[in-house]
Amino acid sequence: MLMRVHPQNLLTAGTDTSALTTEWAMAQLLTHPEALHKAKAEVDANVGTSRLVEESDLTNLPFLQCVVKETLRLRPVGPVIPAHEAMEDCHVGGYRVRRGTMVLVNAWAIHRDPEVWDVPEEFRPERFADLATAPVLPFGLGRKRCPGESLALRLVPLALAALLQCFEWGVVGDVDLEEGVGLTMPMATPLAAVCRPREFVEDMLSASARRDN
Ligand code: HEM
Repeated sequence: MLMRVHPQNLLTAGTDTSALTTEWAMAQLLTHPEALHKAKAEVDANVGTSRLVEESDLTNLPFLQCVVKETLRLRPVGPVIPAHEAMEDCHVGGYRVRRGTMVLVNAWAIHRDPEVWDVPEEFRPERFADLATAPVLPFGLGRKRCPGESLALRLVPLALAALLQCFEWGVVGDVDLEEGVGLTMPMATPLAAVCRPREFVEDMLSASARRDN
């Protein structure tokens, strides 16, 4: 496959989206202590504290992956998939779409459809535990689907796992989960959290510095 994508496009399309999804995931966890505790316990049990979490650990962190999927459902950073043009006459969901029509897909609304999701407004990572496929499209669909999807589905859980593994987290005051406005959907009030490195982190960093010297 020939890919002609400008490196700058990859950077802009890949950085904000992944960083905002990680921020939303942390905000959701910090407002759902039981999920935070469960995700952290999973990282501790499967990775431990003698080394930093790695990409190969992700398969052993199913709950953490559910946290990311539920974050992408509830807080898709591309709430409205960028406009596409119908290349030919077609029918979508019973509607006739003429060639040349500009099509916008409201992923945000699809992800909260009460006919599909039980209590759609609630953050419940467990709902993804038994779902092989789910009617979500945080990365779009079809030919124009996000080419960075599989990278993002490694990057975001790995960053999240490292944040949970290495730090104790807390919040000052309330976390505002209001959605802001932007090309990619930010938090209206950026997440303000406090973190303290866990004891093992210093030992791990000095051991790794010794190895490098
Ligand atoms: C959580 C992270 C991410 C989300 C939610 C996301 C979501 C999306 C969405 C919804 C689209 C539009 C798809 C469409 O038009 O149908 C898109 C396009 C795109 N994404 Fe991502 N993305 C993410 C991460 C990344 C990463 C890590 C990269 C690359 C390093 C990337 C590169 C791109 C590019 C180049 C396009 C434009 C493709 C085109 O116009 O043909 N994305 N992304």
